[in-house]
Amino acid sequence: MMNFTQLVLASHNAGKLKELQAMLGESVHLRSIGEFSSVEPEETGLSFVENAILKARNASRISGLPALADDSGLAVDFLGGAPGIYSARYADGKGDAANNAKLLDVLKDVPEAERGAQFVCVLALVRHADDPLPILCEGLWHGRILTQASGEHGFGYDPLFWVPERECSSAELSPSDKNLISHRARAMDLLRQRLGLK
Ligand SMILES: O=c1nc[nH]c2c1ncn2[C@H]1C[C@H](O)[C@@H](COP(=O)(O)OP(=O)(O)OP(=O)(O)O)O1
Ligand SMILES: [Mg+2]
Repeated sequence: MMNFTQLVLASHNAGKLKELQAMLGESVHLRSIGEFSSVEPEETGLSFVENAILKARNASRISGLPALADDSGLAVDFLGGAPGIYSARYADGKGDAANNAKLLDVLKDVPEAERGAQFVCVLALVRHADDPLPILCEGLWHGRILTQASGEHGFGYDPLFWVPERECSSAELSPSDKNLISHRARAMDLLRQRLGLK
């Protein structure tokens, strides 16, 4: 079985690094790609899988280490799955607050019953930059889009995401609770199984 004590995380998102490191525990040290380069690769894929593989290969090439990438986003039913892979770029790169404001505005007349959404996370692990067999794991988290932001934890769209099983927004969950039930937690669970880490 593969044994990774050091992995580079192909992400410039500090929220992801924190969550993924907490899920992996101390046996694996996740190093940020930011230690090696500040240049972000263009996410040219049309799916989470393609973008996750592209980011993992790029990070492995730059660092010389095995690389883990997380491509994730929010798929809103009423919008046919948008913003999806474009979640980070929804408001043209103006950041989380602008993305959230745009989503609230687009959905402002949509009734509660039609506000279903899922967070999606695809993790891709490559042993080296040209690895022909990346490990891919997917996690989904079903919820609803709120009509106003609520909560201070997490990052991205967390303040807008209602978690039915906890009756609060995902930004109102403690970080450790979010890490038990999120899309990222589900994908990481599968990855840990694949790597024989549990
Ligand atoms: O748990 C989450 N809670 C709230 N929002 C989330 C979550 N997970 C993904 N998201 C949002 C943030 C961003 O708008 C997009 C990910 O975009 P995505 O390209 O995968 O990540 P990113 O550009 O922030 O960092 P990077 O590509 O360097 O890993 O979905
Ligand atoms: Mg990105």
